Amino acid sequence: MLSWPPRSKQQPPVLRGTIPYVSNTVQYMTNAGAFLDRVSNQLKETKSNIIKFHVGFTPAYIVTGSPEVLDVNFLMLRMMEAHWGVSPAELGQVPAPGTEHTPDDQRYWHGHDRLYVDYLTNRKYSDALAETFYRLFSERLDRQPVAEWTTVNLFQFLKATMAESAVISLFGSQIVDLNPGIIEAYWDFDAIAGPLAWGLPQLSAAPVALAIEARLHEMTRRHIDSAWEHFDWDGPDAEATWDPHWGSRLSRESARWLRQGGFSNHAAAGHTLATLFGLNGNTVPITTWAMIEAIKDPSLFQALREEAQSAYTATDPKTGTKHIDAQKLVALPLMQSLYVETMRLHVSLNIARQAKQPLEIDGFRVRQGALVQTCSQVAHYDEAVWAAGGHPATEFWGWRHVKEVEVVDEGSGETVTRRQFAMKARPSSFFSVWYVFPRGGYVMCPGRHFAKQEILLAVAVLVSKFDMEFVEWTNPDDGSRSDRPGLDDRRYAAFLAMSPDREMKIRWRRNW
Ligand code: HEM
Repeated sequence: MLSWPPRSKQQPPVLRGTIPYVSNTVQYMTNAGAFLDRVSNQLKETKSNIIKFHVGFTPAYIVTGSPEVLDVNFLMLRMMEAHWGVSPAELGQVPAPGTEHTPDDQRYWHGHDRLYVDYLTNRKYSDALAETFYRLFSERLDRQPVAEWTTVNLFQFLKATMAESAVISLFGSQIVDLNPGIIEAYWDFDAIAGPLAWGLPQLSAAPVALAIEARLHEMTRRHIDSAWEHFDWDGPDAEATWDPHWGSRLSRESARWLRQGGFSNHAAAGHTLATLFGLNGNTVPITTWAMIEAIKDPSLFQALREEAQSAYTATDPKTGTKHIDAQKLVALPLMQSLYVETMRLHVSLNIARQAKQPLEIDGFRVRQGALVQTCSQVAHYDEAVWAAGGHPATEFWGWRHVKEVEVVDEGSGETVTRRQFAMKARPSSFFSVWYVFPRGGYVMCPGRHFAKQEILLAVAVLVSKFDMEFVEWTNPDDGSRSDRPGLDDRRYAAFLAMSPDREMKIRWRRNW
């Protein structure tokens, strides 16, 4: 943990590298997984909570803890330049009325934060998004034949169907109708989005990466232009929870906010592009890993099915549609345990902040302007914290966060054993590591309520509708048989949830 009273130490342990300034920067950019392994090992070796390295010539630190004097805006400003495509003129424009006295580096967030709080985190809108997602995803599953075994590539299937359902829920159906191939274009972008945000020379110079980003940006621009042209702001959909042009209220209000703030349609399209990354980059790989674990373990699959079925409420007699109570679902013990356990093992985030003033962390001096990061991977694999019931922290165990408790049954008055969700430890860093900042707002992921519903709704409907059997692991590039199971794709390490690096081929049969 951090200790704030100054100690005599001046410089923390430095991450070893063969060529000063070069080796660590290059590995950080090109192989963050291996980089993080070295960081973890050296933190353990030196028994330190902080380690220093350089990104180019900028000093950077990885810490464990929660300093409160770090600038949260710098990452978003970098995103605005790298992904939104905001021009220098837009970055230097006049503040909106009422925000004239806001410090320069903070004024873009006036109003922007509120959009997320009001239209994404807010229960009414996160529930609306989840409901639309569930309907669209179920419709896509219903295109699979009933009572017939077929073979599918699990990750490929979920990348296509979950992403399309989530994109239409958040941005409307027009974005997909206007842009054939947008979902594939998104996944191409997903693979390079993290490194591109850092704008490091090797990658930003790579024409392929830039072309991938430009293609997706063109598509989101087509959507923004069309929605502005066709949407009736005085019509009944202006405050609707969903419409085909903008989709959700969040997307509509973001467009309005950006236009009122003087941002171009190009920048607004970049904002959509960045949000697509937040929307799909974590939820789809996490759902895939959860399903991989369930398919590998038929007893877990069956237990999840039983829990999921308890959340189904009614069947529409006319359409046969089964309704599910999403709030009940996300509170079920095994479902929650599966969710936490999957996130614990596969989310790898380095949350980065910039020191606004000289800092003292764990007795070491950190200069103003340095990058300070904390990585979820180190915290989430800590044996002392997470190991339980003979299951080491490195292993998936679906029941890790479930305990059996004895309660008196209200009906019979008898003592019965019930399952209860009990987190093995505090998951410090799934949705953010550092919570409250000087600007007074939360920087915790505003999509977290929707994300949990989306992931668990997807798992619930999959285990309820289908019987599934593992066939084989394959190499995603050519479909050939893999000689090993899927592992975390370390190209995503430090940026978001890590995808499986192998495809799981399964047989499945839809039952309803
Ligand atoms: C398992 C799923 C998800 C995980 C692990 C996750 C993680 C995170 C984290 C760690 C941050 C904060 C980064 C920081 O502090 O600098 C963040 C921010 C954000 N996330 Fe998520 N997220 C998930 C799903 C979603 C979903 C479904 C959405 C829906 C649109 C979303 C939208 C956003 C947005 C808009 C931000 C930026 C917030 C800001 O500007 O303050 N996320 N996410």
